[in-house]
Amino acid sequence: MQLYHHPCSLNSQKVRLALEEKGVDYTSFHVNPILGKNMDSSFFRMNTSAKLPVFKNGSHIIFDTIETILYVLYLSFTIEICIATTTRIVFMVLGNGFLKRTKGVLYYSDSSFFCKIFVSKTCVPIGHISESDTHPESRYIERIAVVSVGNDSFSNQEVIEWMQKIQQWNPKYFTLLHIPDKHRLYVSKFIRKVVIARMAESPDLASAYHSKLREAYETEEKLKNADLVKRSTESLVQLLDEVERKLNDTTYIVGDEFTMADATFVPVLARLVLLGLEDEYISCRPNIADYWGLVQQRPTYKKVIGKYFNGWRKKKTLIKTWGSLHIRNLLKRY
Ligand SMILES: N[C@@H](CCC(=O)N[C@@H](CS)C(=O)NCC(=O)O)C(=O)O
Repeated sequence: MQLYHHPCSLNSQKVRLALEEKGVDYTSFHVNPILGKNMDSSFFRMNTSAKLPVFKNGSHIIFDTIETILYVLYLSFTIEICIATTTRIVFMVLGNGFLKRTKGVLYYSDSSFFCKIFVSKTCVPIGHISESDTHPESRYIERIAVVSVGNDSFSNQEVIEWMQKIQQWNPKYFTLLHIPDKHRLYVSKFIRKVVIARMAESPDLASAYHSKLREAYETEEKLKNADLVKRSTESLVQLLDEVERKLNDTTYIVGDEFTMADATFVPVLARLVLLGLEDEYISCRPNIADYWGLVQQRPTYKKVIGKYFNGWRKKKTLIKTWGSLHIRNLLKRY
């Protein structure tokens, strides 16, 4: 499985948090949208919206953030395995883990356990494995049955409703509005040049590249529309207030366990901090402020976001991207 993403992309952070929380193994490919790497024809041909993230499992490609997270939930579930040894039958109920198929052989793994499960069929839908899927030649696996689908089971409607509610807030205009005009216009101009250069290289993709050019001009126009910008801020405030009220009764958004609703929400808070808006939006909401302190302790947060944006690392990440952008611009390497 491959994930095309970037640490700066808020939607990428959501999907990566989900993958890391669920311990799903994947190959990571960085595609830096600030350098216009999402316009490279190799990526653009697969995804003409050029948006991140893109999740690929064989021929199955998912472009939508929520759909990807639901798919991640589908991949992680609890299985019950009965292993027969020569002396005794060991009965195990394994926690959230991950099933991976390689050439018809199914592997189960989580951080503490790894085993090979032989299956007879070439394609057993993950989540629907039954005893009959055990390979007759398997000497070790006596019985395999799916016990449940994840801890915060993907049928948990409340989690899904929160994910959708959080996803409704589009960070694009809000973020651009908080970047100084000079920097924003510099990046925007650079991206337009990248699109034109890629269009010349791949004329068969010209109409899709044209759409991206149009989108870039429209974005600049929309940023002049005070009403749109105001609405984006209002919907953020509404979302934060709603989460603040919810956290009166629970540690995390849905109950006392970290769920995919949290994986969707944490990057929103990280974005506010990155933009230097912590006091205005987080610190003034006591429940969210505590929650923010708590989620930053999670190893998955540190891996996906903290590693790039905590303290001095934020400067390092931004200088690296900004430096590459300047060099490419100076050398006219679009
Ligand atoms: N359809 C995607 C949209 C994701 C999205 O807007 N991604 C942003 C980054 S967070 C992006 O890639 N922007 C680059 C561009 O529009 O060219 C979803 O809802 O999951």
